Amino acid sequence: MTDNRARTDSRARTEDHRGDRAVFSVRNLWKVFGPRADRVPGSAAADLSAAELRERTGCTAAVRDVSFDVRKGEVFVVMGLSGSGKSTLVRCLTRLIEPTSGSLAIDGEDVLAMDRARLRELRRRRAAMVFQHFGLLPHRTVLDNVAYGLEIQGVAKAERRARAAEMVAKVGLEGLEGRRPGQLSGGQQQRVGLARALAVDPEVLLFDEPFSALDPLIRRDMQQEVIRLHREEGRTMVFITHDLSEALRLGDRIALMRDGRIVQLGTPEEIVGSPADDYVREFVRDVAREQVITVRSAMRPADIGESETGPALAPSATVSEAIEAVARSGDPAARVMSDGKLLGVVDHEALLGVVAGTAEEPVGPRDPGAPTGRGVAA
Ligand SMILES: Nc1ncnc2c1ncn2[C@@H]1O[C@H](COP(=O)(O)OP(=O)(O)OP(=O)(O)O)[C@@H](O)[C@H]1O
Repeated sequence: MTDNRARTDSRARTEDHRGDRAVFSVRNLWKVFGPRADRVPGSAAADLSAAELRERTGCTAAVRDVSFDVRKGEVFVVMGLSGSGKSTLVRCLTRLIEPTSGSLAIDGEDVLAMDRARLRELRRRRAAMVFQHFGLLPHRTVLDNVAYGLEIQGVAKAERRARAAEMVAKVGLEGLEGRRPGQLSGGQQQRVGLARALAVDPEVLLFDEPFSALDPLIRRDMQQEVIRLHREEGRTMVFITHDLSEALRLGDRIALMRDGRIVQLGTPEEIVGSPADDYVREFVRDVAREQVITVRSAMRPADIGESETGPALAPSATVSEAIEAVARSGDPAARVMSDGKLLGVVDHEALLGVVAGTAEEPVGPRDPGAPTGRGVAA
């Protein structure tokens, strides 16, 4: 529950701050591995299944014709099963892997046209990566590990240590500055990795399955940490995971990948409430819908007399929160309010309909007019 609220708040903040400006703009991006890879995009072979393509050409299309924007201030999750192309896609964003074709821009600047110096700057300052294996330097202290990125940038020692100390405190490692990575738990090491990425104050943080090596409780802790940091800073984040619950907990929007394609791009609510196809439906089958669907989607217009009573909820409140509020107050319905205005009501029937998965109209897009669905740019 606490989790959920944190996520909802984080989203509300994101909506306030992002202004829909794209940080990364990706259009028709392909990454094909194998011989004469550049011949695959746009050819007849491009439509073959992964197995057929491999058989006929010896190539693997890890990313196939993918288009999307990462909006300023959002947590953009790339989710999919192992081998679906998540890591390749995110590595293409800073050309750690060179895309085969397509276009790619950061803040309107063409990433594919960048020279080596500009690329280095992109990776060091503008889009910092936090890896699953934390890549810490074993002989350096926590503080020096965190300061490392600043050291590479040539920041003077006193300044980088001061900034590193600030980041160490920010990720909750105060008091451990003098330890070496080997003297820390996995979760603490991951926090050091996170602090190091934050220290360079990048516009975007890219996370490549950062928590998958951690045990479930520590993983939960780290997810909370990311949510907290995001809430405090509103920094744009791209987060790779193969774990649906992690994606739903963290993501403002989720791109669900399968065989190199984005099969659906939408809010957690859209993905759970209106899966684009049977694959997505199967993927989200076991999700507790009431923890994802908001009252904005479940509400109906108020009848006469309903505007006066019942607990008031924000449109971003989850159905699960509404159930709790209605149970506590004893009213037949909750009111959905925004800026003192009544938007609608959610009654028992609607709330139970969501839980049972029988709600009539699943979920409309959160911002009307925003495109969702198959590989669509946002
Ligand atoms: N250097 C490479 N050469 C050839 N094929 C590759 C290479 N890197 C990745 N692939 C293939 O591209 C596809 C996508 O791989 P990728 O690592 O991006 O998937 P992923 O979704 O991140 O998987 P995981 O969750 O297991 O990390 C896979 O079929 C993989 O085998």
